[in-house]
Amino acid sequence: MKMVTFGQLPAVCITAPDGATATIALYGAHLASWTTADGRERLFMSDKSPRDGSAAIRGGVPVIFPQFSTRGTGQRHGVARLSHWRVADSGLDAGSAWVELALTHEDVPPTLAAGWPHAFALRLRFTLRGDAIDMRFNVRNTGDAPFDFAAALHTYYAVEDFTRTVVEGLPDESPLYFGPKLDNIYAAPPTLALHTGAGTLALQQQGFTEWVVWNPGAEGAAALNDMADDEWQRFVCIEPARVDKKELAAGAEWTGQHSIALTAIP
Ligand SMILES: O=P(O)(O)OC[C@H]1O[C@@H](O)[C@H](O)[C@@H](O)[C@@H]1O
Repeated sequence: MKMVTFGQLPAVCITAPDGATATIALYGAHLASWTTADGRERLFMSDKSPRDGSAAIRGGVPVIFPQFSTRGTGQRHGVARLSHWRVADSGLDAGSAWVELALTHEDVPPTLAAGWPHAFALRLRFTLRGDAIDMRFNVRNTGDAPFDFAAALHTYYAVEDFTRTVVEGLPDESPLYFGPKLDNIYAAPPTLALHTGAGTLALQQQGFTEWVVWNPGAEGAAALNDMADDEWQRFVCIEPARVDKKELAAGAEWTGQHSIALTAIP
């Protein structure tokens, strides 16, 4: 593991034995880049994304916790993507490289923490193994009362050819092609296939309950000040999610896993 920067933000970079890399900004424990062994970037990052901690990063994998979108009275998509995490541990062996980041309620800026005043500990471990990356997200209730939370790993996939990008495996909508604005929530089959024009990715989740599929379309992108007008055709978001808040008892923990594996190159 080495310390690098993402814009003005401190970040860590891990490199797997096969040459695959992952760069994670400590701000948000935000996976900003994942390159497979062939050197190809697999995630989208907006050219206009903030990279200074003034606002959430637009692209990569924002960590959504403890609220999904505006489904609640708290911070939109939660506080985890707006807080500075710490590196807890890292490792390297013959087949994989990993790093784990941590955040507790004490790390959350007070103005954000006020909206959701609960004691928690988050751990997010990124593991590179072959042409795959695993994300293991663990939430622990460290307080003495139950709380409700939602979570998602809001993955922005880079796509080579937007009109030919297709997702297979979603209930009632398989195959799913992209075009106008899309913002759908699906009950989660554990595995999907995403064809991006630059390969096929197998997306897997465990512990979450839904897949959220989002692309803002031309009008939506024009309304976002951290996305260039034409960038909507460069990505699709497919997010393992626990959209509705569910209870976590005092002392209990929950784990959600997301794995992305490159299964075919054109
Ligand atoms: O602009 P934000 O806060 O990063 O959210 C982006 C999108 O995130 C998706 O997860 C939501 O389903 C969309 O409704 C939302 O627009």
